[in-house]
Amino acid sequence: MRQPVATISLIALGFAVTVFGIVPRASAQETPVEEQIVDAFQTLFGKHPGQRVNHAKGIVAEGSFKASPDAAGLTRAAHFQAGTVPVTVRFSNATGVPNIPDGDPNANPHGLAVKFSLPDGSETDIVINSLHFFPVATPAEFRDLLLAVAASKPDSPKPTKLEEFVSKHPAVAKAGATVRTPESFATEQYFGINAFGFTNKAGETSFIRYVAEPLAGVKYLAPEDAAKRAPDYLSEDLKARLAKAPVQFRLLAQVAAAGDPITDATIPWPEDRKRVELGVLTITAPAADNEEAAKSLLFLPGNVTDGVAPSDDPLIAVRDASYAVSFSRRSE
Ligand code: HEM
Repeated sequence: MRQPVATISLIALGFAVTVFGIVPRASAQETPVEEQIVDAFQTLFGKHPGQRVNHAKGIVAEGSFKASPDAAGLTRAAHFQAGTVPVTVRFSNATGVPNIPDGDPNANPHGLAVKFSLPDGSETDIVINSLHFFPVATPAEFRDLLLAVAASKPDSPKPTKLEEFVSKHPAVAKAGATVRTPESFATEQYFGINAFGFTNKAGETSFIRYVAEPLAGVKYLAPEDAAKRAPDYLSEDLKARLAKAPVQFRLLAQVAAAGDPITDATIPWPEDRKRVELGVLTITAPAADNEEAAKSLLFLPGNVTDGVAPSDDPLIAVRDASYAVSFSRRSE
């Protein structure tokens, strides 16, 4: 059965419907949009000291990335040249609720953040999730969506602020319909959503979006099965898998064709666009101390290296800024 639009849109962003409440403060327009967004997350999910304001629950693991021979044709970035580099990854549930049950529909979309350690001692990140595309195109719209959710309670007069927002932004419901509860973090597909420019040694630039495909295959749970799973089944499953064998993903670059929208994250590129294999991510062991590792890690989509550059998609810079605000608040 189809879910009502409002529910789909909540799931799209992983909003826990039980924690709505506080009306945004009147001076919200005066603060930078990245802070307004972080405030809105905390309004929705409550304040949880030491935790991320979104994707609070997760599991950190270690591994490596082996570049494929085709990657260097697209980009001169160090981690995409022949060879293997160490990585630290973090799988996560959506929402700022640190103990959200993994089978809760609001735990979708799930996240995969990857930090590559480069030969020169620097690091570069990829931060991707299971939504196939984003519900809104601009940071201001994202703020407004969060505020619309915050202002819409079960007993709010109809149409609610959220219903009004969704009726004017059709990508919200469409994006929400792309996520399902995975059988495992290792059987989920993760999408970069925002476009990045890749420049190769010849100076040729193409725009790409990352996709991570699980070697174990894409497998989801029926909603009734998801509801019956143990609250931490995803991290328990990952640890059990890693005790037996590595967990692997193929990292791909979907390459834009001329005319494909680069700056609008609500518009997926056609399925038949060329996909170049960048390499294989091999995850071997959970972090020795998950809490400590998660606390010190800051993954930033704009933390790129030579050969990769953020596109003009306006979400990227505000993502960077809001992740930094969240990091600073969780480090207090
Ligand atoms: C304007 C759009 C967005 C905003 C404002 C936003 C905001 C945030 C914030 C504040 C955090 C917490 C960061 C921290 O404390 O370290 C976060 C985490 C995360 N976000 Fe976003 N986000 C946006 C879009 C996206 C998109 C498009 C994706 C995926 C393609 C994504 C994937 C993730 C993931 C995977 C994490 C967890 C990272 C980790 O494990 O440390 N976000 N987001």
